[in-house]
Amino acid sequence: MNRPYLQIDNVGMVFDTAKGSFTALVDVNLKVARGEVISIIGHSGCGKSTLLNIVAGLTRNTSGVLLLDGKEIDSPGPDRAVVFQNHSLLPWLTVYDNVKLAVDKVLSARMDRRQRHDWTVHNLDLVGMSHALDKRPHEISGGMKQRVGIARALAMEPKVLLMDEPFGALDALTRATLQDTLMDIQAKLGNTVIIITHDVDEAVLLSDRIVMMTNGPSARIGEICEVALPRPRRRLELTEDPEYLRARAAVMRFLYERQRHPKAA
Ligand SMILES: Nc1ncnc2c1ncn2[C@@H]1O[C@H](COP(=O)(O)OP(=O)(O)OP(=O)(O)O)[C@@H](O)[C@H]1O
Repeated sequence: MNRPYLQIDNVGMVFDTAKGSFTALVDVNLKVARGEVISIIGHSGCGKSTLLNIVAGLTRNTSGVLLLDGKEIDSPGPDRAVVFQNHSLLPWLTVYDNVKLAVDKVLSARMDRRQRHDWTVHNLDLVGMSHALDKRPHEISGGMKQRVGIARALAMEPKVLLMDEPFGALDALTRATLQDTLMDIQAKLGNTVIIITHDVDEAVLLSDRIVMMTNGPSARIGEICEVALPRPRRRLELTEDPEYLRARAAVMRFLYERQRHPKAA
């Protein structure tokens, strides 16, 4: 890899709790190239969200350094947009205004009113939501709300798109459609994406590399699985692809043999 776009160097996280200090993460090292799609997988409570929040600048790591495009990460910024499992749309604003608000905040210096309007609609179009500009969040489905959340994140033109189980609350069919939408957009725009998932198939389908975390406390990166599948990837064609099956088995073995969850033991 040439100079990594995102570099996570010896990152650790110790929380102060009422019962004393709790070490969530130790020695996390990862280099992410521009345009790479990385998923993070691991058992519940291992520290996936903590790591993502550290990259987002929402949680301050207690040791180590993070660099994005050569600049240290020490606070949240529009260069790192986050999409959460449960949409975080403002209920009193329309679909259009939810995205426009972010566009106005981040791009006012660069775009005039007309351009910001066009950019808002363009990003909603990318996720297939330009037909519902005037709807409010309670009037659209869960999958549509996630689409709007993704449009809002993309519209900020982040250097890294951070996704914390973005499809976790959706039914299987909606989830599959959104995975396809994400892959199409990523192919078009070349986004750098870090996505947390509990779903092995989702991880293999979407990722260039799957980062597998050991169980907490003191979680670290256990293994990294490369997924050498050409893109575009079509889910039906992959079900019997040897590389797909190899990557899937590697992740399953890590999760259910080497890192069998303590509660399941
Ligand atoms: N603010 C905090 N204070 C104390 N402990 C915390 C804090 N945030 C997270 N933790 C602890 O750190 C560990 C990792 O939590 P985290 O939410 O990152 O795990 P996760 O892998 O994302 O879990 P899940 O898959 O269930 O969402 C957990 O033991 C959690 O209780």
